[in-house]
Amino acid sequence: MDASFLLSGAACAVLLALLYHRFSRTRLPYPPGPPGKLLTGNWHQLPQVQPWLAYTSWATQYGPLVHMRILNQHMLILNTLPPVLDLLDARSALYSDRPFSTMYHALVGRAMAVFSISSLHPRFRRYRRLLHTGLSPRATSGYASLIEAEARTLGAGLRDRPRDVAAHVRRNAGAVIMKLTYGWTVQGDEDYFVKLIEEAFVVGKKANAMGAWMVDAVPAMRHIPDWFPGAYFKRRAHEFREFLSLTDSAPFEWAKTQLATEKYTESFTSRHLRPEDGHSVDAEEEDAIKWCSAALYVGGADTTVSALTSFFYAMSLYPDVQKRAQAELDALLSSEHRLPRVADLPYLPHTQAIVKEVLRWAPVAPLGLPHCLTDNDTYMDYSIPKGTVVFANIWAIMHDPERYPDPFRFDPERFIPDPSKSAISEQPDPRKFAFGFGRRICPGAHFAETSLQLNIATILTLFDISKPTDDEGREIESEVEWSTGVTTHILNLACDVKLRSPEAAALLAQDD
Ligand code: HEM
Repeated sequence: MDASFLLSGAACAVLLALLYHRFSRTRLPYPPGPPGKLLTGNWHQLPQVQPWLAYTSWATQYGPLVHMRILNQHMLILNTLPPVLDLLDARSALYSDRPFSTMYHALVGRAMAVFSISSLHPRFRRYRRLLHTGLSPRATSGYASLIEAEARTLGAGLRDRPRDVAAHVRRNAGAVIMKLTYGWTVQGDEDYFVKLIEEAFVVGKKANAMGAWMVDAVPAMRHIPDWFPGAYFKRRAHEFREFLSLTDSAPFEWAKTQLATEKYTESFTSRHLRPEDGHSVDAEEEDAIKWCSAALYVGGADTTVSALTSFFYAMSLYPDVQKRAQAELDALLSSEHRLPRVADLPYLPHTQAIVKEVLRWAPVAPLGLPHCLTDNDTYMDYSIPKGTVVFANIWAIMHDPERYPDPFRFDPERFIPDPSKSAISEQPDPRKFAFGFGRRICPGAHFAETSLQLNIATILTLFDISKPTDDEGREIESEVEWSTGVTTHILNLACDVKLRSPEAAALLAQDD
């Protein structure tokens, strides 16, 4: 058997699947979408760069539901809020699975990972329980001092190397998550575990890249022996599997060793391995804790980096917004000569509104994560078959001018309650959409919000952020570029960050 034989086998399998779909008696049509090719469907039309923008513009042609077919895989994009709420929230029992990839789940062994586990698997509920307990508002309040200490370190970094904003933000996100998850203190920019996990991120992306592996289109190929010509994917799968299982285990084993020495820092891992109710943790529970711990860095690091980077950019564009938030911070803190604390956050409505507006203006995960149907469904006289991969276009929802007038303007005031207006005219809270939907909704939302608010409050207490200037002090206008991926980032952030005053410098110096 050689590679060309495998390819023809693959093409036959796709064709058979297509014929089955075409001639099976589907009572209702699929939702509208761009016309595709016979064999490959809409493969050639999949937008490669910032797909959320293309999907938003397709909505004007095809409506709020856009259907596509990639080989034999149905895909549905939900471009407006009503179908997202009707399907992903209201029918979440049906819409909370994840797409299955033979390469990633079966061959690389990631079927039990939190992000990819099937919603029908008994472990799914266990994971959700562990994550909710470990990241709940109560648990988050237990991490207040960790978030505050890392915000001060971020401030000191910005003071010492103000040009390296992106590096400081990345360091902060990694350090907070590693401490929260394992009690591990990140050491410098070349931290061993952070590097290992970042590499795992890259490997995971390769292994799970949609359409990259023929075995995903023809699952039977998984049974061909490793030594067969064309079975390169199987050898890669072994390498990926080994590396990813090492990266899951290494920091977890370190945390367990610390726990045994009794000299450990409280963390998500330690709290679950030593539960409050004193029950003994069996091997099955320990394995679930390990998978949940491994998910926190994946879920929490890149997302926080994206939001904080967008915050710096927004502040450089909107100095008035910055001044209003600083006035509020000064009124609360300057008489006490201190930096903000987590306990202050409820008294900082402008900081809270900035976080909401960052999540709306520059959605961190513009298409969220793919959901998948566990059974056939019908909606608005359309058929949505079992196994369809469904994306909510969060970017389109956040930029819908009907809900958010002047959507491209960064305007946190839209979330400051106005007593002169009725509650009906209020703009919806973007936190309801930024963190996903249904049974898969982000379990780290509360922690993320707390850490973002505290970081932003600390930064605005200490610094003024403005557009970068040239040697003669003239502002430089620059176009930002956004990355394409599950999370999106500004790739070329440029801004000036300056200490606001000698008092601000003194606040940081207290810790030096
Ligand atoms: C601004 C910050 C964040 C944003 C915007 C965000 C957004 C999201 C989104 C859109 C999803 C997919 C939900 C769905 O499938 O419908 C998700 C899932 C998830 N997030 Fe977050 N997230 C953030 C921070 C965090 C943090 C700090 C953590 C952990 C400490 C975390 C852990 C997770 C986990 C474990 C999942 C997977 C849930 C599952 O598949 O069942 N996230 N997040």
